[in-house]
Amino acid sequence: MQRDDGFTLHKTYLDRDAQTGLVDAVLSRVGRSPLYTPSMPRSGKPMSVRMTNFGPLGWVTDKAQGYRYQTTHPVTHEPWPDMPQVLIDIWQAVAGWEALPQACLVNWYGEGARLGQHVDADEAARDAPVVSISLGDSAKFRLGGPALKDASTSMRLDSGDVVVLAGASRRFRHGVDRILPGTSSLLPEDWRPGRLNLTLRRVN
Ligand SMILES: O=C(O)CCC(=O)C(=O)O
Ligand SMILES: [Fe+2]
Repeated sequence: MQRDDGFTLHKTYLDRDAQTGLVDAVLSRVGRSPLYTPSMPRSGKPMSVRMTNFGPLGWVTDKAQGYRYQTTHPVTHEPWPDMPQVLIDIWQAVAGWEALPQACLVNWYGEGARLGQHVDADEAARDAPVVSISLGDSAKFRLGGPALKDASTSMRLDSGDVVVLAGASRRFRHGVDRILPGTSSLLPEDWRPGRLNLTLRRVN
């Protein structure tokens, strides 16, 4: 589905084998660069989504310093693992943007986790598309417009789907209302129920 505002949903962009290969690449890196619990700026309220990153830069947040990109993991202080090549291949196939992604945010949604409506706005490269890959349990994704008052539409993101926020939609509000536990058998059993989302971004 491609909309004239630059939003594209590529249904089942990755077949089952490609998804399995990507999960292996992701989980081996998560072993070295563990998920941490981010907290909101100022309030310090913990987020329900757990996170890590791959690539030269990673998006992090905490009470003291708020939203930002940095080169190291906030807990281990190690550099982020390299970005799996398959993610760069996906970017080159769907982003329509010559410069390569610099950050892959890994979001882990366990049962009950959600991500409130927001605009991705921490990148100096504000026109470069955002590419987002879903693995594991399905999610209810909500896409609004640029303003709070704009109507929003809910859509289901399934394992293997790839979303591109380009053009005007790059600055649209969006979030994850909930995951649908038990809708996928892709992830290893100790990762179920759950959803992994990989968000590729150009930062500067
Ligand atoms: O998990 C998703 O599908 C969306 C993630 C997202 O919007 C973000 O990380 O900024
Ligand atoms: Fe986002």
